[in-house]
Amino acid sequence: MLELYGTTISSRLLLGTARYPSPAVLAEAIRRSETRIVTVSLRRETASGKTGGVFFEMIRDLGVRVLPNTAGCHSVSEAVLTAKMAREVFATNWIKLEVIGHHDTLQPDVFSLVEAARILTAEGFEVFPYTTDDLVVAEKLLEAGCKVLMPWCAPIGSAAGPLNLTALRTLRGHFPDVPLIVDAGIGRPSHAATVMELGYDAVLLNTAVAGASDPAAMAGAFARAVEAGHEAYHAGMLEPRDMAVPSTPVIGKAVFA
Ligand SMILES: CC(=O)[C@@H](O)[C@H](O)COP(=O)(O)O
Repeated sequence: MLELYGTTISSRLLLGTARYPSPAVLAEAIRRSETRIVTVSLRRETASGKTGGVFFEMIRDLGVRVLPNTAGCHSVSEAVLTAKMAREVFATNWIKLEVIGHHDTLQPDVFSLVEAARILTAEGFEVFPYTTDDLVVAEKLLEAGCKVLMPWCAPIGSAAGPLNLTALRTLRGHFPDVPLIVDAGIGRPSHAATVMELGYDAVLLNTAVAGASDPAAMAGAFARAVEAGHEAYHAGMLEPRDMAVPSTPVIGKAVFA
């Protein structure tokens, strides 16, 4: 079981809720993913006006936990204000903290991220920081009070999959007891399985499901991939080797009568 800020969660797949063709498709994708946590952007959803209330009701009816996010925020003050509004709207101290620093890559501004994380944890928030795969930044976020880290594996929406397995492995190695969730850039179930095979605790994804031809079916595929990667990690995988090793041991010589 996954434990996040003292809460036990039965699924290791977290799902974004943006860019689905319709609310009905989103609802079916959530069901098929078996996720227990969806992330919701307060700014984007309420910006759509009339549909905001209906959208939030639907999420509530599905019985999943909401992890509000600060998507679209570009400064510490914007992110902190958005987090406080989200706490009011969703009645949760959980916040997925995003402070975007770069227009083209949507790369987090890690300096502002650490500052915002420090402010929010001091105010009682339980912060899930969307960060890069940088080890030193990860250390600063932990010092700031974060108890979960969410490194990207590639830019948001790129579907590029894990671009730097070494960096992800390094984070896992340095923080064996911190829940690590890969957030952003996953494009295929095999990408999700790959990061889970590194020992990651969970993945959060949006575009790969929302943008699929059949989002609900893709959500189901991701659910199985995440579980497969997790089980494989704990089952003890073989290290690749250069030389062949016969898979069928041969004893003596065959005797032909
Ligand atoms: C939905 C969310 O909160 C993001 O962090 C992000 O959009 C996820 O990235 P992908 O869309 O690349 O999966």
